[in-house]
Amino acid sequence: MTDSVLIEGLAVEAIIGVYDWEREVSQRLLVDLEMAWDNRVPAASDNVSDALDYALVSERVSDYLVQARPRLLETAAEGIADLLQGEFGVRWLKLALRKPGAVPAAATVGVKIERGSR
Ligand SMILES: Nc1nc2c(c(=O)[nH]1)N=C([C@H](O)[C@@H](O)CO)CN2
Repeated sequence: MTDSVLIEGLAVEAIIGVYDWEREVSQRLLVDLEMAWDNRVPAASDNVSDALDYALVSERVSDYLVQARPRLLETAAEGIADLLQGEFGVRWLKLALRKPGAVPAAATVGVKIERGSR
């Protein structure tokens, strides 16, 4: 099964970072997600309750990032993967988490993970 649901460029303002000053201000994070899902089921029913609802997932991921206040991008990425697998039943996902303001000389920096199996 190779179907997916996508979320690209989800922008979240959250407290994240290892330095003292980063614990005081919100910084922009960008989330890209590819999540395995059998899209034939919602296609047949035309019912969003059979779909992996990208609006609900976007809201949950944003809330998580705001509340978790992690130091590392790696910690945040792992937390998002856990909640997608545990709460939404996503079997496989690929996630990129970017922090575009972190290194001024770089266009962006970030981490990428892949969890689960299709
Ligand atoms: N691999 C990582 N390296 C760094 C991270 C991170 O989350 N993962 N974080 C920082 C600082 O918080 C940085 O963003 C401040 O500019 C440094 N390296």
